[in-house]
Amino acid sequence: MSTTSPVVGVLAVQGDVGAHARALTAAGALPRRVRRPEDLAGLSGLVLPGGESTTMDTLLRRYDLVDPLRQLLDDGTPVLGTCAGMVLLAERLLDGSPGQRTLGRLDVTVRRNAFGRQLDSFETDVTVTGLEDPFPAVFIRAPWVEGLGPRAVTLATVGDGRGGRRVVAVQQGSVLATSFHPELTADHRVHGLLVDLARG
Ligand SMILES: NC(=O)CC[C@H](N)C(=O)O
Repeated sequence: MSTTSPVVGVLAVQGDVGAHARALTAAGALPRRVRRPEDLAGLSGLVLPGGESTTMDTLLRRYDLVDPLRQLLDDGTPVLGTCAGMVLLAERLLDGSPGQRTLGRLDVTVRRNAFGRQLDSFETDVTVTGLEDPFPAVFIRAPWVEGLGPRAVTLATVGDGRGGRRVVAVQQGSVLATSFHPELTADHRVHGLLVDLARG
């Protein structure tokens, strides 16, 4: 494992960019804001932040980022998608807006805004595979993973308020995705998982 700081991008078309950049710095990376395809050159990892996945879909197309992002994922560059970023990664989407598209590189079925009105936003401790202690997870109009294909594995689940449990963090090779916002707490261990992957 290298001891130098890997350069990790934060997709900066919309959403929580500054908080992710701070979390990446705290986790030992050098963050770089990504707005144009050329900003992706030489990245060791990338964060797709939360925000509004329909708006992000529109902006990615406007900025010609869809194919370069798919290429980066196909090349095996480590990526962390959070909340709307998880939606963007999904191969299959439920409750998307009409015409909404995704990058389609994570073998999961994601349901947008899945927790429902009464649970629009909440915070709870979740046990995440690979982290020793529970992680304080902030959910904001969050999606959940409704189904996983054989290439994806579950990293964390939470109760859905109706007696069931729902998948809220997954991994597929070097791709990580969380329903929650790990950048909104002072705990940077989820970003640390990405930075570890980015170090190779
Ligand atoms: N906090 C978020 O990223 C919300 C995601 C949003 N509900 C969407 O589907 O895009």
